[in-house]
Amino acid sequence: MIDRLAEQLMGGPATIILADSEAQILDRRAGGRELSKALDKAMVAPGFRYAEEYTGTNGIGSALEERKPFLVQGGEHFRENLQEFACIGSPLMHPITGAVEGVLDVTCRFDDSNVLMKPLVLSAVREIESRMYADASLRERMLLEHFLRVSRKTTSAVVSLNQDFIITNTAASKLLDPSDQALLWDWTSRMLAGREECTGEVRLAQDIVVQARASKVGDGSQLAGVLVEMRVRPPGKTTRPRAATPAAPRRPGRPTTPVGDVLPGRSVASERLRREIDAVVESDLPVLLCGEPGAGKLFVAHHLHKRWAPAEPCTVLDGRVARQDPDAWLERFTARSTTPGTLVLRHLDDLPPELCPRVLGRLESTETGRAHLVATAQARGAPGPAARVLDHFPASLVVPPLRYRVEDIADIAPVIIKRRTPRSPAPRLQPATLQTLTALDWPGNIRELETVLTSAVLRSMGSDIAQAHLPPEYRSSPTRHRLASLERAERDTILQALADTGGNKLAAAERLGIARSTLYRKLRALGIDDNRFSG
Ligand SMILES: Nc1ncnc2c1ncn2[C@@H]1O[C@H](COP(=O)(O)OP(=O)(O)OP(=O)(O)O)[C@@H](O)[C@H]1O
Repeated sequence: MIDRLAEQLMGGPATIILADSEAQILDRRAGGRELSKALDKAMVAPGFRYAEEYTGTNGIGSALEERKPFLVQGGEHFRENLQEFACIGSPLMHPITGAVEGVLDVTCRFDDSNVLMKPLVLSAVREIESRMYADASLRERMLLEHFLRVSRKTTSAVVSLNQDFIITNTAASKLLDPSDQALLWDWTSRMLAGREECTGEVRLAQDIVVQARASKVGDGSQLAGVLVEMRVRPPGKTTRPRAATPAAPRRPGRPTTPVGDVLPGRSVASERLRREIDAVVESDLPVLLCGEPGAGKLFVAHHLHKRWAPAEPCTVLDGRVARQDPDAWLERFTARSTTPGTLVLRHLDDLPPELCPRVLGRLESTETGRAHLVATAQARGAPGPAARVLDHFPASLVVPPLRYRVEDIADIAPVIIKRRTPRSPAPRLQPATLQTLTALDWPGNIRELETVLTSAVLRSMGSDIAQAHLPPEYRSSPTRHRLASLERAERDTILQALADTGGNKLAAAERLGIARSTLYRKLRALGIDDNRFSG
């Protein structure tokens, strides 16, 4: 299309300019030699940015800002060196999502401008947008059609989304923050596994709780995405008890409560953990925190300390280093357990076996007991000397792995980023970056996330963190290299049902509430080798 327009203008007094959604010029075509030289001199050339905030009124930046065609002639340009030109820019809108994808602009010398410039640009933009619609994938069109059908009939907030794009009606756009696309996608992925529809409550980034009904959109053989209808929960109405602790900071980069005073995380798993922590704080019992390496056990231990005795000292003794000098370790343990404050026995499952009976003896002694006691371990573990020590901790909490609560990344990442940039305004994660991070498995849990974000903060040099700032191995688009998370959740649910029924497909289909033929179709679609299973 651009080629054709350039051909029409070839040899004439006008040039055609294509810019991206950030007002950066990508291409400039046609126009005579003299005009090209003048434009080069004025730096109206590929690579230069014409955002209104930097360049003032101009055809490209102002069209983007206003989201409509914008004509700027001669002295109307803010920058003096542009005043010899006339230009008209029109935004190129994605015909499905409504997002501005770029700007098409026609520029000429002010003396050469004429009334035909506007219709020329508008008809070219119309044609480009209709090509964009034709090129939009079947998935996108299915989502759009479904979205239009539903939003015509309801006053609710309606959003149609998949991992790559999102369409909202006005009511939904008022509720949603950019980070909510990843959150909603993840929520629907979990809730819709093995089902066509679900309802539930979702806490959005702006700390608004909505009652949501989600359904899959697709044509049976391929999933296009999901459609979610939302209504703000009326005040005072709740279907799930809220955590007694204050709400976690919801908006990336804009915590509403001081960092560290609350346990960040909007997932159901984190909400459950906060409730369990409330009970432990209340009971005052020695507590064992279990979980995978890097899941955040020590972080939770510090949180417990802040809840119990913030004015007293918190001491961490690591069972892994006890081997170096067992007597000194035991001495510190005895001294700290008999004074007020919190004593955290980290990696207690790694305590040297020979030290276990002595530690147990001290734990059982009546002299200890002044300090609040917390231990961390991967699990209660196999019988052995360390297991007996762990048994001394009657309360236990499991800190869930990050892969079971990836939506928490929207809350945890700002805490980590702020820690890395204490003296400057903390950069935010761009929505696409958040989406990429929430699609990963995180075998190293929050510690791994911390390493990735630390390197991204350095690369971004103060600007918001884009996908390109992530280490290369974390940048890959989830849709290209991995099963979409909805499909992954569906796959896990099906495999679990097959495992529970000893591989019997008929029984698994019954358990999932779907027809056996549907199960066969899903097994094929999800790439599960159905010969492994009987029935
Ligand atoms: N909820 C959280 N918000 C922000 N940072 C966190 C959170 N949880 C953990 N971290 C950070 O992640 C890193 C790993 O957490 P932590 O040391 O608590 O893990 P752990 O489960 O005790 O690990 P390990 O058992 O391997 O020692 C730490 O730097 C910690 O500060």
